[in-house]
Amino acid sequence: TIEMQLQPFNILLRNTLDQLVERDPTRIFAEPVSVEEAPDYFQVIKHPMDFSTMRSKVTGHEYRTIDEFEKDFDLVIKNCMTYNSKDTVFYRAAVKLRDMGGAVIRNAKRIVEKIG
Ligand SMILES: CC(=O)c1c[nH]c2ccccc12
Repeated sequence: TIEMQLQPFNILLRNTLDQLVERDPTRIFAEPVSVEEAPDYFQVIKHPMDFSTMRSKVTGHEYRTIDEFEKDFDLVIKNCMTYNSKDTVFYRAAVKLRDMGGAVIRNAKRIVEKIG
């Protein structure tokens, strides 16, 4: 059934997400930014995204392609580099995660192409 084919893909996405989460040891990107932490956050950031939301979307089969998954990862990074100024720990963590996470996603794409 189509469900069977989707299952291995979802396991790959979950594993890829686990690798991205490992590269955020201070868990800056683990949960949604709350309005208590940053009262103006939702005036600045129109499409919030975080790793817990991505995990729910994987579980809910909301990613049909790895590009859709990568788009949310890019959103996590872009939001952080938009809201936080360059000289902050948060901004620098986003730059680091972008560079390290990029390799994780490129590898996942190679595997998806292989399974195909
Ligand atoms: C990822 C990110 O931008 C943040 C993660 N935690 C925060 C707390 C206040 C403002 C921003 C953030």
